[in-house]
Amino acid sequence: MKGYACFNAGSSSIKFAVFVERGDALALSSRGEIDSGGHQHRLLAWSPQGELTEDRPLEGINGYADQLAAVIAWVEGHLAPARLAAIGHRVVHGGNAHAGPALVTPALLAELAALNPLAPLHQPHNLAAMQAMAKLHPDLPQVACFDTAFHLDNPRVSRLYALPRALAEQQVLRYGFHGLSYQHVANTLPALEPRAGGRVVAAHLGSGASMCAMVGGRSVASTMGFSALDGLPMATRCGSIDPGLLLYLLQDKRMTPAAMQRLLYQESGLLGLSGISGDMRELTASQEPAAREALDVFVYRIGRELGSLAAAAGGLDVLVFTGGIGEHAPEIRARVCEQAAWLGVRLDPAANAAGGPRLHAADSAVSVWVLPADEEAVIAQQTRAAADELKS
Ligand SMILES: Nc1ncnc2c1ncn2[C@@H]1O[C@H](COP(=O)(O)OP(=O)(O)O)[C@@H](O)[C@H]1O
Ligand SMILES: CC(=O)OP(=O)(O)O
Ligand SMILES: [Mg+2]
Repeated sequence: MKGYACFNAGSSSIKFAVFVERGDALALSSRGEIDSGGHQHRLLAWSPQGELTEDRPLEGINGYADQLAAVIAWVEGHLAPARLAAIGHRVVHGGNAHAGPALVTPALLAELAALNPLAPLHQPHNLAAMQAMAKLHPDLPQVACFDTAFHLDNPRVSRLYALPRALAEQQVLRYGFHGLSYQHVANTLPALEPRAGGRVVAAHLGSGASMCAMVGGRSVASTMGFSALDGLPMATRCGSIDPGLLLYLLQDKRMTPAAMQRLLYQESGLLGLSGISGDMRELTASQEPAAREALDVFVYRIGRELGSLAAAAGGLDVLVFTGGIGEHAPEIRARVCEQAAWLGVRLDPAANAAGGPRLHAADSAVSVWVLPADEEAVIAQQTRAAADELKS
């Protein structure tokens, strides 16, 4: 039986999953993550039914390479009776060259490393996982599955910045991210929602947060741009800000580029606004005025972007929430929907409190759903397809 290991290194977590081939289909065998909150790293794993099967403190973890080694050891110990056929990785930035998954080669690794500065919280980790697996299993195919691929055929007007044309020719364009998550929404929504092929806005609200407008199941616009800093405020990232502000910080405040990178990627967003935490669980539990204000800004920005994306899609038929916050924070969903009443959104409060998946009231003009994010399922599908193509 063929097994596929999937790695998803995000900004705040390493998630992983093992899928096995059952006839033509791929079945989840287990999924897990390294939880780095609290004082100690823990390795958590769940069965396909969602039962916790492992919750082990990890001793002596010093940095990302050690976390990765623990995940790899766990996956290798839990594959049987399946045999590893290929390994799939989420790669946040694929640049302009990759509209679909790609086999990992030394040349691809070099090409992707050149994009590290565009996604400093993600890309180096994604590449480290590929390099570690290549050392352990030099003969196994590895497949890079790109967040950017889903958005690559966005209309050109949506991709262009109003900068001198020469910069666009040097790949300074909007890319958009969280594409594996949006692909999963596009794959699963049609089974639930008759208007899935219409004008859909999906909000992936996790540590990194973005929104995507789709028409006919394809991305037409998204809130992230050249980098994963743009758009919504996130756990620790600022989201959209005035570029004039960056000039002011550089010139008048004499901020160094390294300090600015730290400010924008690691010290801003919900953490910067609240001064307490970037974690939504802590903020929704807090009565501190700064925590409440951080949530106010988060909800307000989602509402503004929803209007903008509905404009890009020509209207709104369906709104989807996904990602850690989208799935588990009913207060945020309710506030976003309240603010979107002008678009015809009406939430069913009981359904929202119960976690959906259908959230809209009977008289809502817009259908509203909550769907579990499953980037790993898309990685597994893309990895099997790319590995099969290699053999044929
Ligand atoms: N029960 C919950 N209530 C509110 N927020 C939650 C809950 N569970 C998880 N979250 C939030 O989800 C976010 C992490 O989302 P996730 O999609 O797992 O992150 P990543 O971007 O690292 O993949 C954190 O802000 C976390 O606080
Ligand atoms: C692109 C991005 O922000 O990813 P994540 O949400 O996993 O940090
Ligand atoms: Mg994520």
